[in-house]
Amino acid sequence: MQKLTPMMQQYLEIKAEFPDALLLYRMGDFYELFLDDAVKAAKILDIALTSRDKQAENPVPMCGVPYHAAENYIVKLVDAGHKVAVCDQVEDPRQAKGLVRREVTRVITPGLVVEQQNLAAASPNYLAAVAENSGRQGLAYLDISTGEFKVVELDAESTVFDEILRVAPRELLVDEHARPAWLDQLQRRFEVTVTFVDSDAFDRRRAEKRLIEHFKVHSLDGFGLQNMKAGIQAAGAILHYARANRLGDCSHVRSLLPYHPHDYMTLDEATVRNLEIFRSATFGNRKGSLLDVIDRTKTPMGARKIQEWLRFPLLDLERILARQEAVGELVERPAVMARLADHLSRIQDMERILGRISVGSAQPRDLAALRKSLRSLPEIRKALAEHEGGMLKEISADWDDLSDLAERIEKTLVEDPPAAAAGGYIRADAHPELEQVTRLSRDAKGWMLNYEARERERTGIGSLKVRYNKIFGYFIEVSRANLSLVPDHYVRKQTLVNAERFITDELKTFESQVLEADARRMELEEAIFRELRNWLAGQGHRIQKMSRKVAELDGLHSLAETAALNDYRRPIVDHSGDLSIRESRHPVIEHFMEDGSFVPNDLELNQEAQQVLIITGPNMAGKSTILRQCALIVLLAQIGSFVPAERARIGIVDRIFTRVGASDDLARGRSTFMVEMQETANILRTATPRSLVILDEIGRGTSTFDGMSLAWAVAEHLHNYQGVGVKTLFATHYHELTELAERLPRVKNFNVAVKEWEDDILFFHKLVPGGTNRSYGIQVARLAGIPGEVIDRAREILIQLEAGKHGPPGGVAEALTHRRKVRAARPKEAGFQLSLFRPTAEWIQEQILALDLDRMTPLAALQTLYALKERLARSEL
Ligand SMILES: Nc1ncnc2c1ncn2[C@@H]1O[C@H](COP(=O)(O)OP(=O)(O)OP(=O)(O)O)[C@@H](O)[C@H]1O
Repeated sequence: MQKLTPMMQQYLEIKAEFPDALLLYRMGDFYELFLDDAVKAAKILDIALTSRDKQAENPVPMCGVPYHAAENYIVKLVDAGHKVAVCDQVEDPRQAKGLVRREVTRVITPGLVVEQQNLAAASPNYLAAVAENSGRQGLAYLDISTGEFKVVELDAESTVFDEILRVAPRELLVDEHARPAWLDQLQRRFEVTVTFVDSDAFDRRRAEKRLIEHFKVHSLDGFGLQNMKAGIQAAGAILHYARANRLGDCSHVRSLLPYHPHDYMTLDEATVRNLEIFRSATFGNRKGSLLDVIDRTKTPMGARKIQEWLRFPLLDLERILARQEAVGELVERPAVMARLADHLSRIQDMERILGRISVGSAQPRDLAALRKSLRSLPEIRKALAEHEGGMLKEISADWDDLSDLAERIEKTLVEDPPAAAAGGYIRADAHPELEQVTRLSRDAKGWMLNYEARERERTGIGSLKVRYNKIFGYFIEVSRANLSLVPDHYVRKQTLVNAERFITDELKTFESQVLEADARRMELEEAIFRELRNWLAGQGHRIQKMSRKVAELDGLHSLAETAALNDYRRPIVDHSGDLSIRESRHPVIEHFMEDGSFVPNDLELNQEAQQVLIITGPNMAGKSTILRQCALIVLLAQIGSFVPAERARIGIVDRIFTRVGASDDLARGRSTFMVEMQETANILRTATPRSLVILDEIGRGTSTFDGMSLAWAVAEHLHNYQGVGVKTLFATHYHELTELAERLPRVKNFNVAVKEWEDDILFFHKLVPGGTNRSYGIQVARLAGIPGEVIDRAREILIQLEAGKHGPPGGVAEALTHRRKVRAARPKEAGFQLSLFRPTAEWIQEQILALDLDRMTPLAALQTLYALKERLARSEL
């Protein structure tokens, strides 16, 4: 320690307090990092790693970033999963005796960011914590950027795991002495920073006390937190962590909202993924997802609200109807909708600006954005005045224009403020002294021009310039050619290649006046700004209330706009166990198709007669589409949205389960079939009679007979489930499953219609009653571009297999004989398989007349007509 400079000693002392953070240490205009921190940061930030005291035996690695651009670098470090502690100079270096005092002023962790650059505007940024108490699992989560703070208690580890996946926090706090068994699995599922926290932070009594103090209440009962011991522990740990990381008093965190898992539809991770609610498998991002279709919000608050609604679909009929009603009112008033759209789109992220105001990091531009947003509030109030009832009325009740806030910002801040470091963001007339010093600064320019003109005239040097830079302050620059004309009282300061720089006494006197005025101006501006920010923080509850109203309104508006643009209808939602949809479309796929070319379908499910639908049909017919479309419509209905259907009646569903497609999960050590079976097991264990189960081709990950037997048993189980059964849509290529309809009363067969023609198949995408017994896999493979010889060979093998199955049992020899017989029977010129007979012209005309062109996509209709016409021409030959 002896050899260390006082500065390094100070650094190490501060660093010791934050061993797990990268410490940014302010020195002059830079934040410096030293030692290991420097090595790590230089790599992440791609900046030069240098060293301090290069001559020393062990030079100290260091790197630095300019303080005015620090936020951008902090974003990168936090995004790389690091905690960053910012250590500032807390006294004026000019007044410091000896070493400047420094302190950590804020710590930024992935779950505790409030700066805009770190946050995805449309998503929440949660810091979560889990705790356990007498078998109960508590999960609390806080979005410090908005002040949203929630808590839930669950009774099993597996459900807390699912709830964490639903909430998708950016950072999770875990008691360092109570590491949950599922932690590794969780980290493999999604990107979350896990932070181990001292057990003391989770101590129940201290956690309760901390919450009581923070909310300034006598007890937590008023929040409805009675008996939520584990939940209180988790919430208390979050507050502890926020405080330990110097997040100020967080006055915008005003309440802790408990909820019950049974208040919302359960959506497990597989279902969220399979239904492509937030991201599509095709694009790997939001494009092509349900969210992308229905999120027409204009503000970041609204965008987060829609996401929340999708993550937590409702089970409460009244709340669903309230949202529906508001959506309906807006749909009926397009003019109001247009006005709202206009005013909403001028509103910026008030909620997060308030977050930054409350933790003291809001900048002048934040307040200017707030002012701009506030100007829309009276306009929105006027647009809403036309609404009589429901949620819109609720939103407009006790509406606050916040005009006193707008006015005060207006009077204080210039219209378009520059970045804070530059100064000049406070209106000069906001304060008498400021006006005075600003005039002095402003006059400096005039003085300089004046002085320049005077000196040019006096010296006869026409190109003489008066300039300013940070190192020398004000100086006179004279080009080399004119040096002979420079008067004696000019003092030489610097020699350049083509010029020399001088100062004069007059210039220096002027400079010190200007600098003083500038320093005073900055000081005054900062003080006035801080006062405004603190005053706004004191009005935080009002800003927060209005932000939340705007978020709800924007969410409802978005649903209404989606409904109006895409021709959605209001579904009847009730407590019946029925699901009846007419002329329904897939909300996402219809967007990727030409207008009107998506074929609508009807679907009926109920508890009494038609509970398990076995849906067969060729590949590519549209089975998966119907399944997902049905689930998405239920989901939309339960967030209060209108739905893509002519008519719909939807009995509230408590969970949607899906088992769709085949994907393996090698990273997590699970094969395709294992994933399939685990997801199926989850359904069979946790479905209730009020659930909706979507099964797309289960059993296909293993051998045919094993798969078929499993599929059969699963369908039977769901039909007989708890004596009443579960509503299930089951798409399969195991045609044998259609026999179930003969054995079980509430199983019905449906298929997606196609027409076969010659060797081709035409898709109608229409769901019709009855089963099928063919998959047309080989034809679809040909459409997909499998080479002709492989297709021919596949056909031969198919015949061989069919012969083996239906003809004489046994070996290859018999099968080959059978194939030869089939080949011999085939007319030479005809197509294969489907063309064993030669159709007459009458037969073809009959086919054309039988076509229901209205119900076909234009492409399918054209293809069919074209094929028939060809055929007709040939048969007439
Ligand atoms: N109702 C419809 N209207 C128009 N096109 C549709 C319709 N349904 C499906 N399609 C089109 O058909 C394609 C295939 O649909 P889907 O994947 O649902 O078929 P599938 O029967 O499940 O096939 P497979 O058995 O091969 O999985 C879709 O990508 C879509 O382009």
